[in-house]
Amino acid sequence: MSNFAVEHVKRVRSVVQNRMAREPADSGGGITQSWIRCLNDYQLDPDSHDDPEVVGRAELQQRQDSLADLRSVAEVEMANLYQQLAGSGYAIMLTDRDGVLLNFFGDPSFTHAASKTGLMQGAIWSERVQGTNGMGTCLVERRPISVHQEEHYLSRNIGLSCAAAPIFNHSGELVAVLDASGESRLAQQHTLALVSASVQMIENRVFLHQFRNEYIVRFHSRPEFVGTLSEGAIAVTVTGRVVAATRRALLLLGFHSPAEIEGRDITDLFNISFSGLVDCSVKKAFHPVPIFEIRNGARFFAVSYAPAPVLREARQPAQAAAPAAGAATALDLLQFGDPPMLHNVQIAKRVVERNVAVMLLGETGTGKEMFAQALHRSGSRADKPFVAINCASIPEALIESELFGYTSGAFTGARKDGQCGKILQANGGTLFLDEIGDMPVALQTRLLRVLEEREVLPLGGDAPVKLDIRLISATHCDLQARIALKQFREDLFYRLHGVTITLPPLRARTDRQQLIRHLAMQESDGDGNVVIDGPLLAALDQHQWPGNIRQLRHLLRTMIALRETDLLTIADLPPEFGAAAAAATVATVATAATAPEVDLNPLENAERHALIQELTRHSWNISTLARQLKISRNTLYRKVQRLNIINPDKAMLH
Ligand SMILES: Nc1ncnc2c1ncn2[C@@H]1O[C@H](COP(=O)(O)OP(=O)(O)OP(=O)(O)O)[C@@H](O)[C@H]1O
Repeated sequence: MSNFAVEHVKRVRSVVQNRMAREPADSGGGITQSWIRCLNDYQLDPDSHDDPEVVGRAELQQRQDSLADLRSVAEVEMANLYQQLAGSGYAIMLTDRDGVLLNFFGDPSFTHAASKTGLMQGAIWSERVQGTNGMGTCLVERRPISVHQEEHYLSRNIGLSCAAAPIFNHSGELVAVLDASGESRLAQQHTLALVSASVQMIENRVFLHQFRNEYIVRFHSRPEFVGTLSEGAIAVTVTGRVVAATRRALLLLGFHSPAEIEGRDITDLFNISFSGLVDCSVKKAFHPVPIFEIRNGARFFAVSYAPAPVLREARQPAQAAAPAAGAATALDLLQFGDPPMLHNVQIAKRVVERNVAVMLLGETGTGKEMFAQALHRSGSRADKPFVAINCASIPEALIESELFGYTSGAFTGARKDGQCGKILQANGGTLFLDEIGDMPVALQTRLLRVLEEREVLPLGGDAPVKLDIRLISATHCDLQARIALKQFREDLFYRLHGVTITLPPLRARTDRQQLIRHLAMQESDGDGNVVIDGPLLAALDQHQWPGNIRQLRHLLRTMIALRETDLLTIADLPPEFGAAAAAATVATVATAATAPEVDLNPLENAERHALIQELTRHSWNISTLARQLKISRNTLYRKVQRLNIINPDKAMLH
């Protein structure tokens, strides 16, 4: 036995024998109790050199199969975690509830040493077999725990540092453990936080997958946190009865066990009917709506997502409109596991070959045009034209000729040989009408006629041309509100809304980190050498992204172009990013007309509200508004600062 091992064994025995004597240098408590269990209950020899216990191949397979759903979600997160810890010699592992190691994701520098210790698939890492260790002790303690080097019970494990966190299912049962182990001598707090965040992500995603056939209500006390790791999620039947809730949901609502919430009606929890919440969510394009919790009156912001019927049908063997193999790729590349995006892609795949008008909704930069292009490229029209027209950017007087074209001499100034309109340019292919909400009403009437008759008559022409187009339109404005104001034709609205797909804002996407890596890869021309380190990834992940994916892409492009080495870190962020991040958070709150971040009295709040409205009306031009209000620019600036008003555009990094 080496001196190290002799010392270790002595220490274990002495600590256990004098229970209350010196505590070992453990970081989170629980280590002494674990040593006591190992020596007294399991009667383990701290210097045991028995071979690690490993289950047979058939048993491993059966254990893996029984956690198939969880493992498929966990594998993505394990890969993420591994990348976050890359280079620090860690392996990422998943065990089942008995401590059997199901998945192993190893750093090459560590894999060999790891297998000698027994860190390999099939090995049993319960406390009873391996003594005090991250995975086994976590299973007993049912909480995140780190076990650092000499805190291990068996002397053969004292080279290891482990950080492990338990994974619970929605019924509160501990079903697995996620662990990062390595031979690092560094403290484990940071690793433990990363492992715990990954577990939270796994639990949330398993929940969303498991209850994909129910409505999901996602909520938080702050609107910008809906869709993030810290949100609560409740699965609800179509009649508004709670089927299950995440751990975070229980915590946010002050329940202690799933049984306290399951079976309740949503109206027992919040001051809104379920159908009311569903309607509001759709109307507000899935922006969180303010609601109050019944028991304590706490305010939350919530969104309700409808179940994904397509996913249900996708499991049927013969699919009517299965997209071609290559077709799936363009759409599939738009998402990396975010449930609403996955749902969107599934819907899109279903209509690829069907001539159904598609309406894309979503904030600016969420990828509406990209989605339209992917849809086009995925079908049999892929080699035909994709013609995009932005109805907001063409002068009103030109839209008609742009869209419908004209014949020679149709009007003064017309080109001699006439012009083929965009609609006809798209013939055989796809026409993408962006910002359709900005189309003048007269033209809407003409467009409607074209869509109904499926033929176009260019200006000045006498023979209509037969039309065969796939129509995709997009808008970020509330078309229902425009209909109410008679600014949008209701019949056209229904023509365009064959299928409506709502693209989530980037801040609500749960696959942000994968998307960030994907964009970084694209922006470095597929050069896999560019790596984003953990802290930078976390900073980008937590940013509010008012400009959505467009803003993210531009930021990465800049950072990659200016990089000094291939490892991108926080230091590569442009200086304005920090300020912008803070501003964006406040701006989101401000523009949502929710409470400002500073303490204001009701009068000041009213002044703030009025000022935001005026500033928006004047496109945030301080000089113009100051003139209008007959006060100096300085006075206006001071007001803006005192009332904590932030121009949302200033938070964007275009
Ligand atoms: N899923 C995605 N994967 C990779 N890049 C994306 C994705 N979605 C959008 N982008 C990128 O984000 C940027 C903005 O996308 P796009 O123009 O499609 O957004 P949009 O919603 O149509 O914006 P707007 O409403 O302002 O017209 C583009 O650079 C696009 O490449």
